[in-house]
Amino acid sequence: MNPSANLFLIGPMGAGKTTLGKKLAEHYGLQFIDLDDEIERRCGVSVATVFEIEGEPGFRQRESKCLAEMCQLRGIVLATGGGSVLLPENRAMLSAHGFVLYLPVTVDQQLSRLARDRKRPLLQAPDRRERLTAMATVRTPLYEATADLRLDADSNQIIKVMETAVQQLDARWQILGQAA
Ligand SMILES: Nc1ncnc2c1ncn2[C@@H]1O[C@H](COP(=O)(O)OP(=O)(O)OP(=O)(O)O)[C@@H](O)[C@H]1O
Ligand SMILES: O=C(O)C1=C[C@@H](O)[C@@H](O)[C@H](O)C1
Ligand SMILES: [Mg+2]
Repeated sequence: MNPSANLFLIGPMGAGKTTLGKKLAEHYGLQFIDLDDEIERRCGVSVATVFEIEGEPGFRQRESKCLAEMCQLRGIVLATGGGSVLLPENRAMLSAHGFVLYLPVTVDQQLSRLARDRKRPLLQAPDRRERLTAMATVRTPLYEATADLRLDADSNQIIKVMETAVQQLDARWQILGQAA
């Protein structure tokens, strides 16, 4: 793999961006970075604490600044946050600096995968299904518009999703001239 290529994973909470991103980085010999972890490292507190203190607008500002810095790097697989596509400037950055892979997920899959999650602030709602559905209505068109490739691998087995991702990336990423 071309060591200067960047792969950006986008998609909703629980889509598997972090899980698959780590595996893809290892497979292609690239560096894995998780945007949420990077924000936490810089702030010295959790994403949830940033939301508590600064609200969602404060978090979005930090997220955008951190994303801009990550876009200056080369040879990375970046698992973005679920809301990273909300700001138009973020969508432009993603498109300009790497190949954007969208991992779709159904609300039912999210509910089951994140059933035990207590740390994602936007999931702390009385009705999680309603919250996730409302988020999907706003965000799905943004994921679709930003993606270079939508990963169609509707499996609950990560190993199968990984196989499909590599097949589809090997076909498409090279055509776009970013892979060796
Ligand atoms: N294809 C899959 N099938 C079954 N479980 C999965 C799959 N992908 C991820 N998971 C599980 O779902 C949970 C959430 O996955 P992960 O943290 O990778 O999602 P994410 O897209 O990074 O979410 P966030 O945007 O909140 O960071 C994890 O427990 C992970 O093991
Ligand atoms: O979907 C979202 O808006 C979020 C997803 C997480 O990755 C974090 O970035 C944060 O919890 C917000
Ligand atoms: Mg993640």
